[in-house]
Amino acid sequence: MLDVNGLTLRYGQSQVLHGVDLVARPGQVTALMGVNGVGKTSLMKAIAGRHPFTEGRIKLDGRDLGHPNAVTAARAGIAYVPQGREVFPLLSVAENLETGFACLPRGGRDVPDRIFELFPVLAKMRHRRGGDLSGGQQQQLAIARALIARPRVLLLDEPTEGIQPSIIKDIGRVIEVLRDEGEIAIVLVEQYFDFALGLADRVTVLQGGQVSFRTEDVAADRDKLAEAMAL
Ligand SMILES: Nc1ncnc2c1ncn2[C@@H]1O[C@H](COP(=O)(O)OP(=O)(O)OP(=O)(O)O)[C@@H](O)[C@H]1O
Repeated sequence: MLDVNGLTLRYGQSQVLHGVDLVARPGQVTALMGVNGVGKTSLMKAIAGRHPFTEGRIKLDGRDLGHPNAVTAARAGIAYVPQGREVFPLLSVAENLETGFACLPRGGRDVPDRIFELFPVLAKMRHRRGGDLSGGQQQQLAIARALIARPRVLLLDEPTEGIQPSIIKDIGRVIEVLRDEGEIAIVLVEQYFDFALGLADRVTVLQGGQVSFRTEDVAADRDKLAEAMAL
């Protein structure tokens, strides 16, 4: 279980997170929602060790991760699929996937067949350059690459952004499969309300860098969520 407690984060003089709590359990999708600029990506970056936080704690299965950097967070089992995907445009699909090995011991460096079962399109495009893929295919590649390290927590930052509906459905199905396997805690940052609520077991809403609403009964609280999201 990922347990984030009282997280505070600044960019220089500007404080953007004010004591944020977030819990994500294996076998569940935790949606992190809120309008633009409320601090969702900043929270993901802090958990993934991509930006330092000033106060608070991040625990994984009861173990305090301290102040992780990108490598120690990845080694602890936290995988991050950033907004914008960060696919290497000049590397092939296979080479992009191989970059996911970086934090693994030498023995475990194979691309499991399972990755291509989840994302058949990547098998077909194995030798294409990352930069030649569509936005949706790049998103699938970024998620696949994150799964290579067999993470315990998968942080997905706006995976539907700028992607065509048929691929959004494919990505939703993969998230469901991963959730139903029960091994990974998925945190989904999402502004696409119906997509997020269709998948979420629990929702945390941020407003101005603070938690403004949270629920574990998404269906019953749909109206309250829409209100909290100012829809
Ligand atoms: N590198 C940075 N330096 C300074 N300020 C930043 C930086 N990154 C983000 N911010 C500011 O921090 C606040 C939170 O940004 P963040 O990207 O975390 O929000 P968000 O909820 O993910 O927004 P969006 O939905 O637009 O991605 C915003 O006011 C943003 O302008």
